[in-house]
Formats: sequence, structure tokens, C-alpha cells
Amino acid sequence: MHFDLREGRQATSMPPSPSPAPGRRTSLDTVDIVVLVIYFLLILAVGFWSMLRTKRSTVKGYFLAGKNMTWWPVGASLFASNIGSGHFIGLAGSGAAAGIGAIAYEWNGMLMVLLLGWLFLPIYIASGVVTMPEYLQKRFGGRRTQIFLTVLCLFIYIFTKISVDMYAGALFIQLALQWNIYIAVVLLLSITALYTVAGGLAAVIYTDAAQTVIMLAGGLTLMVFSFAEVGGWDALMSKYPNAIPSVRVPNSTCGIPRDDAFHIFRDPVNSDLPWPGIIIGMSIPSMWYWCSDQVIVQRSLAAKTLTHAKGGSLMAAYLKILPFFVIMLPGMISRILYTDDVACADPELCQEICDNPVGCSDTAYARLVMELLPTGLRGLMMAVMIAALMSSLTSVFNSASTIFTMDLWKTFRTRASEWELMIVGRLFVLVLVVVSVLWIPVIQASQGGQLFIYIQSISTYLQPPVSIIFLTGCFWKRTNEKGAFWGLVIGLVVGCIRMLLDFIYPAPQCFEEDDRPAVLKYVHYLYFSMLLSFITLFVVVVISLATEEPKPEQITRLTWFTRFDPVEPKEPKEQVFTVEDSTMTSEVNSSPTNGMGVTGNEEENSNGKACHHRNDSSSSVSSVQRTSKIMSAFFWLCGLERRKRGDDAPAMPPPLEEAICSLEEKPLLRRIVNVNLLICLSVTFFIIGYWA
Ligand SMILES: O[C@H]1[C@H](O)[C@@H](O)[C@H](O)[C@@H](O)[C@@H]1O
Ligand code: NA
Repeated sequence: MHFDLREGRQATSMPPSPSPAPGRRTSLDTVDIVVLVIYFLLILAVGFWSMLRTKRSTVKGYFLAGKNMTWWPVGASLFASNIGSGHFIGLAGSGAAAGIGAIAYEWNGMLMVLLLGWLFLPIYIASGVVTMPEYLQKRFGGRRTQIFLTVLCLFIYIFTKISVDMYAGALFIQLALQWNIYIAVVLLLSITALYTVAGGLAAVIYTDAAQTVIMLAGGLTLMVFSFAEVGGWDALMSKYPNAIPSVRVPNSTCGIPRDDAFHIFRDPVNSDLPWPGIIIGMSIPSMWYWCSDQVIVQRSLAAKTLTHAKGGSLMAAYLKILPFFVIMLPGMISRILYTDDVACADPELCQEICDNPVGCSDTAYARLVMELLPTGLRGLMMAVMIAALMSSLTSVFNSASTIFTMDLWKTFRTRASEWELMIVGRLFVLVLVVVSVLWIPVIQASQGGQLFIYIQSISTYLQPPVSIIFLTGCFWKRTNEKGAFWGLVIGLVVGCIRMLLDFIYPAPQCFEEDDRPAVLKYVHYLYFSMLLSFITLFVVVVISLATEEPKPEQITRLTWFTRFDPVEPKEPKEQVFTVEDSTMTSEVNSSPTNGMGVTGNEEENSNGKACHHRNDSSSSVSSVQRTSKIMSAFFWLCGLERRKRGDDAPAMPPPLEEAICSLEEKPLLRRIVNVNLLICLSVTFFIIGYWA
């Protein structure tokens, strides 16, 4: 039995290569479908298991499953949220096109995820925030920085995460099965929707762990097959430089592999990834990704204790060694095996082969899957791709709708009911999806040859100003609201100008003259990242110093140096809650004895001071009890509610993970993670040094 949904035009233009590969399969067999079905059942099972599991434990609001997370689900979830289909397609494609250079992004991430655990997370925990825009709100006061950041984040998600992963996933399906790309997108989206509904948001972290296992199992299998096919490690090293396509543009270097293919650090002036840019220019956007973005930080905040969060960081860092072996090297092997197609260097030929005149290197991974793997394993790889895609999309959707409802909607509609928030959160995901699908043609047109480079260059234009704001906010007490806000605004204007220019003047192909404006021609995007960071930093520092000092409550427990400060009483307007007692109502505030939340059942933090939490949705707790049974069942299914008979769990996610503000760590465990930090850092520097 064969499942064939080929697009006519595609199919006819398909056998383009001089020697049409005879054994090339373009559809899945029954066995593959069976494997896929088993995969879905497994994920659903894990989803339900974790829903039930979290349901039986304490009921402290929707995300509180998170407060019990140990290091391994946290680490796996960090990894799974990070590595998406964009990485599988993009990293392999960049490997095929330009060698190992782009792996610097992954290995740089290893350092940044450690930085999160050891430097940034303690501050976020101490501050008791749940979202990153909320941190800025507390640290700087006012609303405009918070709102600005939220909107910006949502744009970044659309441009660099959602649309890219959807495009890559669809591209994979299209290449593998020759389905129409839009059928593929719709299919992927419905699967993700199904999964989100059935698995529920509470289950995201555990299913992420399962997705990680599948991604690694499938990826490693393909790696073994590709190394076997090419003839092992030495064959890869010796054959790659000779993987030159037979048809090339005459008198050009097009199609010839780079000399520095096996080096990460490349010429500072004439290369595709200049080394000073790799060291500094890459670290700043990467710091946004790992240390100040909701998608990642939310996972770490879900850890039981600071030590477990650090353990999660360590695990994610170790896992991030793997994409090099599992994705990038196979991509390079693909170029050796299918040189004429994957490394095509003639625009017309490329157009025929993969519908893209600029190049076909991004087909590298899919090509391996379809040519090398036996029936059954191709189904597994399909599952891998879907796992990569879904584990990233669900995390992004989750975080995006969290910040949209909490940091935007609630700011403008302070009296919004649970219902309203719930509907808004859901609808918003829909909006995100639609906008992202609309963006896909732009990616298709503008990615040039390498999808991975598209992701990273867009990131470079939007993320550095945010990193600088968080960096200065966390580590320089003098930073104030005006400095931060204007730094962000000016930095972004500069970044957006460059981004627009990039869209207007696409990079020339290898045989074309570079007649772009000088800012594009001479300032590599990694250098631009350095420049942009510097401009932002300059604005932040100058304006902060020229204006008034931040108030004490904007510093206490909100910077590195003040993270152990005693908890200050909150402003009386704000409802103060203890962790245990989520049913307290507004009377709390009028009662002088416990109005500040200093009651017996509070956690002690490392100073022996009480730590309290704000619960935003407290006012509607009672209305929840009135919700009908059918609706609760519906909510439960949608992952909107986690409800135990007799409990008054709020019906809506927004209580979120209650902040864990204790920085306490057990001395022994602390020593263990610290020793591991040293080991992990040594490993990181070793591999980077080895491939330098
Ligand atoms: O996986 C990488 C992402 O694709 C990049 O955008 C990040 O900047 C980098 O840190 C990550 O390691
Ligand atoms: Na993923």
C-alpha cells in the first residue's frame, strides 16, 4: 500500500539530475505509517500519564506541575524546545553548503545555557517573576518597556521560530513525499493542534523529554547509516573537499567546497563567518535566546530548586554537543553522496532540482533519509521531524500566549475575566499561526541558500538590544527605566533598518558582483551584531547616568548584587499570596496581621526571610467553581485546567508556575553541580578548540 499525495508539477519536474536515482522512493510504506502511528500513541500516552500524574500531586495552579520538575525533564525540555525542524534542515544544509562553521551557534549555546543557570536564573528566581517582560516591569517600573518587549518577542517568535520550523518541517515532508508544501503545513498544524489539545499544556515538559529521546534515537540511526555509506570518518574528511558538482558556472568558484570547511574560526575579513564575530557577535543574540527569552527561562523556572535548574542547564549543554554529529556531519556526507543535486551550482539546474535557483543544500538531510534508510526507519525519521517540530512549536505557543495574555492583554484590560483570558490566549495562538503561515513565502524567497543563516541573521537584527537591556538590568544597579527604554527603542530602530535593507538587497549569488550598499557589503551580520550591541549599551549607559537613579524597590532582589536582599513588603494595592493558600481573597490585604503575606506556611529563603507570591488571577477563583462539568471536562482536555475533585484550582493557566523565590541550595548538591559545571565548561572549550 502506498500513500501518495504528489503535487503534479513537482512530480513531473522531479528527476532532474543527469543520472536519475533509480531507487529513489517518494512515499511512505505501510510499515512507515505503522511506525508513525506508534509514535503518536506513545506521545499521547506520555501526555496523559503526565496529566494524571500532575493531577494527583498538589494543586497549586496550572503550571505548578513545573514547581516539582527535577533536572532531567528540565534539561530535556530545554533541548527539545531549542532543536526544531529548522535545525535538522538548516544545520545539515549549512554543513553541506559551507562546512562545520555554523555549529558555532550550537556550541555557543552550551555556554549560554550554563550562564542562565548560574548567573541569570538566581536573579529571576529571587525577583519572583513568571514572565520576562514582568521582570522588566519590576526592575524598571512603568509599563512601556514591558509592553515593548512583549510585542518585540512575539515578532521574533514569528520570524525566527514558528514560521521557520513550520517551513522546514513542510519542506522536509515535501522533499520526502513530494506533497504540496501547503498540504504539508496544514497537516503539521492539525497534528500539533491535536497534540496540544490531547496532551495538554501541563504535559509539555514531559512529552518534550519523550520527543528528545525520539529525536536522538532517529538522528543517531541516520548518522550510523550515513557514516556507513560514505565509508567512515576518514572518508568524510578526505572526500568532502572534492564534492564538486559536474555542472558549474564557468570561471567561477561556485560549487567548490570552502578550504576552511573543517574550521569554526574563519578569516575575519573574507569569510562567511568571521571569527571575532563568532566570539562576540554571536554570543549576544545567543544570550537573548538562552538567558532572557520566555520559552527557555520558563522551563528553568519550573525546576524544583535552583540546583535542579542548574542540573537541567548542564544536561541541555551536554546534549547540545550532539547536533554536530547527528545533524551537521550527516549533512556534509549528503553532499559527498549526492554532489550534483545537493551541491548544485548552476542556477537553472538548481531551480529544476529543488525549485530554488540559489541552491539546494537544504535538501541534504531529507535526501539522506529517503535514500539510505530502509522501510520503517523512514517512518521513524518522519516521526523525528514531527517531534522536533512539535516540541518547539508547543513551547513557543505556550510562552507566546502566556506573555500575550499576561503582559499585554491584562495591562490594557485590568478587569478581564478568566473566560476572556482563556479565549484570548487560545485565539491568539491562532493569530500567530496565521501570521506565520503568511510569512512562509518570504522565507522561501529570502533565505538565500541557507535556511540556518536566514534564522541567525534575522535574530542578529532583533535580539541584541534585548540582551543588553537584560544584561545591564541584571548586573548594573544604576540602569534605570529611561536608559533601558531608549536603549531598546534606538537599538531596534537601527536593527530594523538593517533588516529591511537585507530584504531589499538580497546577497548576491557566488558568480555575481556584490553591488549592495556598503553597510551590507562590508559589515557582516555578526559584526553588525557587535555594533548594534555597542550602540544600545552606549544609549543605556548615557541616558541612565544622565537621569535619576532607580528607586530602591527597583533594585531589591532584582539584580545580581541584591538577590539575597530581604523581601520587601509589597505595595498595598497588590494582592499578596502565600504559596499554600490560594483561596485567600482580597480580605488578605485588609488584615494587618497577614496582609503582607507573612504567615506561617511560607517558604523560607536563604536569608530566613519569607518569600511571597503574587497571584494575578485570585479574584476569579470563586467564579471557577460555577463552571459547568462539561466545560471543565472541555478545559481539562484543552489543557486549560487541572482540576481535582474538591479543589479550587483556578481554571486558567495564568497563575502560572508560582515563582520559586528561594535561592537555597543543599551544600553537597551544590558542590556536585559546580564540579559538573567545570567539567562541562572544559568539554565545551575542548571541542570548540579542537575544531577551531
Ligand atoms: O540553537 C541555536 C539557535 O538556533 C540560535 O538562534 C541561538 O542563538 C543559539 O544560541 C542556539 O544554540
Ligand atoms: Na523541538
